[in-house]
Amino acid sequence: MGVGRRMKKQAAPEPLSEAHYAKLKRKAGIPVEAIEEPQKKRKMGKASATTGNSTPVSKRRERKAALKNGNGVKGSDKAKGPKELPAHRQGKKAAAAKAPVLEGSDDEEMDDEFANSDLEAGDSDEAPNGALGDDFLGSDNDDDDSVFDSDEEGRARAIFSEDEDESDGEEKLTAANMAGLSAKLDRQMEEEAAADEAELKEAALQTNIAGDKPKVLEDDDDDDDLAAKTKAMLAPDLQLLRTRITENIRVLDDFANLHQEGRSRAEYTAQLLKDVCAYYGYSDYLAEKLYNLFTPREAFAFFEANESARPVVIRTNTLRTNRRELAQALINRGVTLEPVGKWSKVGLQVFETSVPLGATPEYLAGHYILQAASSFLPCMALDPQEHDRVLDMAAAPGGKTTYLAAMMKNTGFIMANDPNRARSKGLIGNVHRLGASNVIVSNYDAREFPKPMGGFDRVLLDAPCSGTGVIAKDPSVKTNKTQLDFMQLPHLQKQLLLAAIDSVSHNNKPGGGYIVYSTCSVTVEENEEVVQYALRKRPNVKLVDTTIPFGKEGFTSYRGKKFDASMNLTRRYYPHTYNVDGFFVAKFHKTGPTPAKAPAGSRGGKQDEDNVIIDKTPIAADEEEATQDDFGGWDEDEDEEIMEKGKRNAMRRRGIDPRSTSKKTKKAEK
Ligand SMILES: C[S@@+](CC[C@H](N)C(=O)[O-])C[C@H]1O[C@@H](n2cnc3c(N)ncnc32)[C@H](O)[C@@H]1O
Repeated sequence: MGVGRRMKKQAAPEPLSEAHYAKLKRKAGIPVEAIEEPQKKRKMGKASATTGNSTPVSKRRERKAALKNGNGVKGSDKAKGPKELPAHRQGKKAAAAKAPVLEGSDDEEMDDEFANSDLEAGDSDEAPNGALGDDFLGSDNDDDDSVFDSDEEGRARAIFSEDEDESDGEEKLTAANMAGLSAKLDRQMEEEAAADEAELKEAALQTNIAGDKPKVLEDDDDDDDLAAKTKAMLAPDLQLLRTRITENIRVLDDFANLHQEGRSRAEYTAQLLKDVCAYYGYSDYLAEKLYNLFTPREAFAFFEANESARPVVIRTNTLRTNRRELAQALINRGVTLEPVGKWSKVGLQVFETSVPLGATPEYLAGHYILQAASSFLPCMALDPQEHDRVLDMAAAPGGKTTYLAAMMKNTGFIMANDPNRARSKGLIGNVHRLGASNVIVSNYDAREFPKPMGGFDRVLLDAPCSGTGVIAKDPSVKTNKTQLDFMQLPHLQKQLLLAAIDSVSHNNKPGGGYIVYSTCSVTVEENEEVVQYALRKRPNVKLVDTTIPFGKEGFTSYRGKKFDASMNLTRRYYPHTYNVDGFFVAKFHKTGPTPAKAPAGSRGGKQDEDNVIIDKTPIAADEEEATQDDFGGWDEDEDEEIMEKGKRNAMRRRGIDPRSTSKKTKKAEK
C-alpha cells in the first residue's frame, strides 16, 4: 500500500472490478478488450453499477487521482474541519480510494493469520444481526463537525479522554466529535445499501418484463451471448455473469414463484456455483464448501467481501502508552484514524496516512502493532489476569502474545510457543519492541504439551488453519486448498486442542482453568467439529461464553450433523458481517482433572503426572465410539489411508505417477 492511501470505514465490502475478470481472461490466453465500465445509473448523486453495490473502477481511479493531485483529503492538510468533511461524507466509495501505508518491518500480524495456512509452518454483518445497533462497531454521535483535525492542537485531547481506560473515558471518547464521522458513514452506507438493493430490484424488474421468470439456466438451443461463450469455452462477459448470479440468487430466494418450469433447485445451485467459480476464481471444491455455510444471498455477500481488503487497524501497546496519546502523536504525523469501535479500548482504525505505519518513531518505540481487528478477539475471550501463568501454544509472530502481556501488565508469565523457528524470530522481535517482559519463547510442537510444562492458568490455541477467513489477504486460498487440507488440518487441530486442555490446571486458583481455541477459518471441519471432538474426549471441560459482545453463534447443527447445544456459545465472524477477517472463537472452562485413561492429545504423549491429579471420572467417549460417530472423531488408520489417497490424487494432478515414487521408496527401504 502506498503512502496516503485511504481506507473506508468498517462496512459493506467493495465490488469486484472488471480488471479482475480481465486478469482471468489473460490467464486463459483469451484476448482482453479494453475494459468497459458497466452501464451506470445515477442515484442519489453518485454513480453505481446496475447490479450490486459496485463503485466502478474508473470512478475510484478518478477519485484516487484527485486525491493524488491534492484535491482530496490527504495527510495533515486534510482535517481542517468542515471544509474537508465532505471527503469522508461523500461516502465509503471516496473513502475507499486510499489505504494506509504498511511499510516497515511488521506487517506480520496483518499477514500472519493466513501466512500460517500450511501444516508445517502452520496457520491464522449483514448489519449486526439485531442484537447490536449499527453504531456498534463505530461510534454513536451524529455531530457533523466530527472530523479529526491534526492541525488543531488539543482537538484529539478532547476526543481521547485522559481516563480512557476507565469506562467513563470510553463514554467521552465515543461521545466526542470523532464519533460523528463514524455514525455518519454508517448511516450513509445503510442508505447506499438500501439504494443498491432498490436498484437490484429495479434491474430485476426490467429483465423480468411482465412478471417473466428470470432466465438463468441455459437450454440446449440457447444462442444468447453468455450461453454461446460458455459453450465455446470462452470467458463470458463479466457483467452478464454477475447479472446471472444475482438473478439466480433471486430465484433461489423465491424458488416456488420464480423457477423455470421443469428445472430443479439443484440445477440452479449448480449453475450458481459454476458462475461463482468463473467470476471470483475459486476451485469448485472450495466454492461449494464455502457456499454451503450460508444462504445463497449471504454466500454472495461473503464471496464479494473476499474481494476487498479489511480495514487497517493498529493496537495500542498499553505497556508503553495509551490510546489517546498514540492517536495524538499519529494525527500529528498526518494519520487519519478513529477508535475501532466500542468493543475495544486499544484498537484504532486507520483511514489514511501520509507516513509508513511500520516505520514511525512510535512504531519503532513499540507504541503500537499492526493487528487485524479479529485478532483481538481470542485475547479478549481468554481474558488473562495479572499474575496468571499463560501458555500461547501457537504464538508467532506474537500479535496475540503481546496483547496478552499488556492485559497482564507484564506480570505473571506467558510461555509463547511456536515450532517454526523462522516465524519465532518475528515473535521475539515483537516481544522486544513492545516491551513484553513476562514472555518466555519456546519452540515445541505444541502437541508435546503438557510434557515440557503444564499446570497453566489459561491457554490460548490460535491454531494453524486453512485461512478461509482471510481470502481477501491471501487469494491463493481460493484454489490451493484441497480435501486433503480439510482432513489433515482438523486432525492436527484436534490433537492440539486436547494438548491445550491437558496443559491447564483446573484448580491452580479460583477463576483459572480457561482455554480459548481460535482459527482464521470459517469451515465447520476446523471449528465446530474440532470443538465437538474435544468435548467428547474431555468430559472435564465445558464451553462457556466468550464474553465478546458481538459475533454470530457457532452451528449447533450443520448439514445433518448435530453438535452439542452449548456450541451456540462459540462465535463466528465473517468479512461480510462485521467487516473483519473470518474468524472462530471458542472458550472452554476446565472443571476437573483429565481422566487418566483419556486419549492423549500429543503424539503418543502421556499425562504429566506431576501436574495432573488423576481421578476416576468415567470417560464419556472411548476410541471405539469415536470411530462410529459421524463427526468429531478420527481413526488414525482410516485417516492415514484417506490422506494417502489424497496425496496420490494430488500427485496425479501434477502429472506424477504415484507408483513411481512408492517404488523408489520401497527400493530405498530395501
Ligand atoms: C495462526 S498462526 C498464530 C498467530 C499468532 N497467534 C499471532 O497472533 O501472532 C498459527 C501458528 O501455528 C504454528 N504451528 C503450526 N503447527 C504447530 C504445532 N504443531 N504446534 C504449535 N504451533 C504450530 C505456526 O507456526 C503458526 O505460527
